[in-house]
Amino acid sequence: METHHVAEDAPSFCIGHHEANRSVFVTNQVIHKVHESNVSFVQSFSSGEQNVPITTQHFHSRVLGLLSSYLTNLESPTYDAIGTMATTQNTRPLTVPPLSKLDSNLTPNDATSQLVGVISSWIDLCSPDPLIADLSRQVLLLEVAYAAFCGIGYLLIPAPKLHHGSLHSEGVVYYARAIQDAMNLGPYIQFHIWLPMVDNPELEVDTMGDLAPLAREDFLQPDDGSLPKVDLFGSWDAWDLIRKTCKYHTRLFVALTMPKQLPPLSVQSRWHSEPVHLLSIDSSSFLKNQKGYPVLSKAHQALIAKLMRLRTAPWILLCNVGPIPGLEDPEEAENTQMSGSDYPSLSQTGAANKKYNDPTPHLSYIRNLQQRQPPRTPIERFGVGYQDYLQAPLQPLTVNLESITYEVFEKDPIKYEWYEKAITKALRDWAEQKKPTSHPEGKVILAVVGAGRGPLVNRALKASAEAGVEIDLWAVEKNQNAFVLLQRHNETIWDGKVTLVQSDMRSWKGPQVQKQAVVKTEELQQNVGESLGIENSLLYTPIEGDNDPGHNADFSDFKSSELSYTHVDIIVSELLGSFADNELSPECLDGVNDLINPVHGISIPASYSAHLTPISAPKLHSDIMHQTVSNPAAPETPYVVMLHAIDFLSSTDSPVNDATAQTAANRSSASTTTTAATEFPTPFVQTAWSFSHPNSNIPAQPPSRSSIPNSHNVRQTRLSFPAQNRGVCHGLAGYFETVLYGDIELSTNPVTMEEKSASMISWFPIYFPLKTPLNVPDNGEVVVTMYRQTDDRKVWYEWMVEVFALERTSMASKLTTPAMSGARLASSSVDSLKSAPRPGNAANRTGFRRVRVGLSELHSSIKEGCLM
Ligand SMILES: C[S@@+](CC[C@H](N)C(=O)[O-])C[C@H]1O[C@@H](n2cnc3c(N)ncnc32)[C@H](O)[C@@H]1O
Repeated sequence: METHHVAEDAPSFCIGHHEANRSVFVTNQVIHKVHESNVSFVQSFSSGEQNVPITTQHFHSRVLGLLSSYLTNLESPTYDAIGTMATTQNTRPLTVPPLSKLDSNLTPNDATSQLVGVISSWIDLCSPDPLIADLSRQVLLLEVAYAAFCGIGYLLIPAPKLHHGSLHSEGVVYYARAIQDAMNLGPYIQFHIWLPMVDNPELEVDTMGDLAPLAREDFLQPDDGSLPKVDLFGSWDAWDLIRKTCKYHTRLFVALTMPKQLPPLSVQSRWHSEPVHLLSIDSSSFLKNQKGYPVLSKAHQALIAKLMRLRTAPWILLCNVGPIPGLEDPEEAENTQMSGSDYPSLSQTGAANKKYNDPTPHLSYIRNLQQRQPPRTPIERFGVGYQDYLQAPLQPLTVNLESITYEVFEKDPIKYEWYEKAITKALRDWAEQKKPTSHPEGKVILAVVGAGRGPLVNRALKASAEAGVEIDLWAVEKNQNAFVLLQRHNETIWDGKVTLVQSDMRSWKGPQVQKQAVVKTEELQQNVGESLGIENSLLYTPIEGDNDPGHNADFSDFKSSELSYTHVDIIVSELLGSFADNELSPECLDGVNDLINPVHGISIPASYSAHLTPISAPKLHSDIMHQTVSNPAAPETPYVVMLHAIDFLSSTDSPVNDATAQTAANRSSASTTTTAATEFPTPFVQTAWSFSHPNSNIPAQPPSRSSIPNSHNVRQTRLSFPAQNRGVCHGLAGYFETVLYGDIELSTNPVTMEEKSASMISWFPIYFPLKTPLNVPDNGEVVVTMYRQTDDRKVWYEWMVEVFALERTSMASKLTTPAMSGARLASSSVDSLKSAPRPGNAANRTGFRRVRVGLSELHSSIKEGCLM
């Protein structure tokens, strides 16, 4: 495979060539010519006079002849006395003899591994006639076995035939069963099911020599006269059945055909979540620009751009775009060629047309498209290699993080900026509102709790300078290794201005100030009638090694009685996980709650919330299934993962049959692009729960206990998600939002992240898997029940998913599609939260009855719970 020069960090394209009527054998020389032509791989083709294997026209004729003489001597199938046609008489097998020399042109050579073999398209594995289905299965297995013997690495298998008279999709299961057998026969082959994006019966035409029309009438159902319709998710449905039958096999992929008219974005986004490893584009899918050059529409370009950014970008297969120069006619090889970068822009086209005679304009266009791919964004660059890669969440409370982990956080271009803004604003407000402080000299006491290597300490110092408000800065960190760096920074960067405390924040007793001064300040405070809330009873003598109060806090100068504890005015922390509270921010901040100035004290962040939505994530499901073999807890573990090849099952956009979306999605490259043409549907993400700090509702510690019980941090939620289109729920995607201060917020929620904290990279989403995926019907409803649980020693999550179908009753015809009414709500604002659909809403609507069609088990991450 070769790659071509592309803009730095832009995805590179691997392009192949498929010619239905190629008339040469694929040899080493042919492969060489192909590479000279800027093409990365070619395909063998199985039909046509001299085409390259897997099998030849001779084989095809032999099978047809065999079938024909067999059928001539066969009695019409009949029902037996019990009323079945599945009898020995009716299903007497016809055996295809092994391949002979004339049946295949494929010979193993050095070129074989670079070929993509194509299985005969004239077979019909889905035929309702068991004779045809079995004959097709035998042909498939003979071809796969020979391809495997020759060392072919990739096979393309024509799509299952979905329409047989009035029967629709009935035989896909036979097809799936045969693929399973084939995969066992070719253990080193990657199998690609060559599928259209939608099920369009008009495009499923039989050609001369196909086995499908030879199915015996007796096995077909009488035509009911109804016209078959386009089913937007019909092709995906067939794929879902095939890959499920093959147990999400890691060698089973999709080869997707891009039609001239792209389907709605909801269908495109579904395919984007599937393992599309080949993208075939027929010459008929190209438009012509004003100068007659083949080009793709904006919508096609947008879809290609998205697919090319997947962890495994698909290869592009150009179909029927004319021969490769020199391949069919060696003299053509001398013709002038244009490289991808020479491909003309619209304005250059006229001149170029005269100057060049481009023998491969489609290929040149695709190479040009490759050149025009935008470079990867900072997030994409940061996430290279992490897309759809499952990671166990961090446990910074129980495990000391490594320096490299902090270094990764610190690369975030947004998070620290936003914290600095929030601290600056809070300090300015404090000064403007003339709020009294907890410090004897009127400084604002600010503590960074969980300071790590100190980036928020830096920002707090900058914010103080920016706001012109003096602070007394404390930094608390329990990681003894990170603490060494804090000490070093205090000496070399912070000029000893920070008082460092090496302690778990939950056992920290608070900042200390000189008592002498306290008295003065108390007097000062009395003038404005405010209390500092300093308790003299908390006077403290520091124990050596207990903490590091910084070099300008030299206790030897004071008697212990001269220092006294005071409150923190602003407590700054960053203890958030991908699902907000999963790294135990609530429990840690509860531990410092009493240290916060009870009148004016604030916490940055002020609050945070967990958000979720059901998703289809076949790759993640497959990975977890394979991990389960060695780790039974794998399907009950929440994972941190940069979600990419996923599809949101519940979205806030229009239904798939929205004609406007479809028109916009198929604009030619000459038209202006619209959001609808390039963006996938917006997910419907809902809020599970929230936490805020300081928390005035923490129960008092019972005298019999050494710590407060944690039951106030338990949460539960039950959320209903309307699902517009059928699909499979593999699990839940989780996000968070946090209000740092005022209107300064961070978000990983895909609905609000652009507006609140675009380009933030510190957090990937969280994924809660389902052990067994659940099928969701069209206009269905997914209901999620989730808990945050605790036993006072650890915290874990429990989740369960139910799927409902909405069944029409007699009243229903007068009503609109029920699921859509809820789907238009956004999730971020409090207002939308109040009006978000509650479970049962759709069911309660007159005219519809909710029928439960799927139920997951109750999953629990207790074994992987976070220790408090
Ligand atoms: C996610 S890191 C953030 C570090 C740093 N503030 C930053 O933004 O880069 C959380 C830090 O909090 C510390 N931490 C977690 N729980 C703590 C606790 N109970 N007491 C003190 N430090 C804690 C961890 O060791 C870690 O350094």
